[in-house]
Amino acid sequence: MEKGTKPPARFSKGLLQTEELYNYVLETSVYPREPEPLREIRDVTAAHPRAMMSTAPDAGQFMAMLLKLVDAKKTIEIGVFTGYSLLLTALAIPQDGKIIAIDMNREAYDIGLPVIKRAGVEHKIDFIESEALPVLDQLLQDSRNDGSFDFAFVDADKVNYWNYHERLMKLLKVGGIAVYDNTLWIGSVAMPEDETPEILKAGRQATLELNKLLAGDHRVQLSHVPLGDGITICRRVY
Ligand SMILES: C[S@@+](CC[C@H](N)C(=O)[O-])C[C@H]1O[C@@H](n2cnc3c(N)ncnc32)[C@H](O)[C@@H]1O
Ligand SMILES: O=c1cc(-c2ccc(O)cc2)oc2c(O)c(O)ccc12
Repeated sequence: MEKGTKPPARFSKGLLQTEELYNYVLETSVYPREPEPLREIRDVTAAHPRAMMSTAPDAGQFMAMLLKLVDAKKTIEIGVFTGYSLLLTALAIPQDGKIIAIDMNREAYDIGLPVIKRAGVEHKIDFIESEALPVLDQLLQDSRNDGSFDFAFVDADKVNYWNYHERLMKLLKVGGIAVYDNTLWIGSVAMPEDETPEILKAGRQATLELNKLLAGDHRVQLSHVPLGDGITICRRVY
């Protein structure tokens, strides 16, 4: 591929061998079990010019499983957009569960909010319109937040993932889970630098560095899962 050209259509949300195989997984195992409000939020997001930023439904289904497995009650999300991952989290946690949801731009959240309200889970969400780092630093000012979160989902600016990770390692309880999205960055992590489309280069570099740092971080048990655009699950072990 020529340098700087548009990625071909095969760089879709899924990283499976073919688009057909990915669609097979979606049609067979994901869409039939997707809660109605999540389908609705996908529908209202579809017209957005950046709709491709939504969490992939197959990755979302896996996250809902993780949330249930750790019995998550207190969670944090960095990068909300229209709220697909936020809504799946809100649906998975109990009635008295809480999500601190951070996004520097509220505009997209307002598109998904009516669906979240109709689903009856808005009371679980504390949406904060802000850059994420200062919010995490503010949470860390209050020692009651140390080791208090069960689950974190990070799906925002790739260059700050390691900064988020350092803070989340203090906020998560031992046994708590952080999930990082886009850790294969549309397959670009395995492309030679000079064949990588210009548009992917900055994210590719940040993701390569993050993946190396996470692999060497013995505070966590790790699993790098090729679902959606790649998700890395980190369980705090001490
Ligand atoms: C990939 S989208 C999130 C998708 C979302 N998880 C979903 O399922 O629809 C990334 C979001 O991160 C937000 N964002 C980017 N940089 C940020 C930052 N430094 N602090 C907070 N939010 C940020 C953007 O405004 C955008 O809405
Ligand atoms: O195409 C994208 C872009 C992003 C993105 C870019 C810059 C930021 O500061 C935040 C997010 O995120 C994406 C994403 O999470 C995804 O699953 C698919 C595509 C993109």
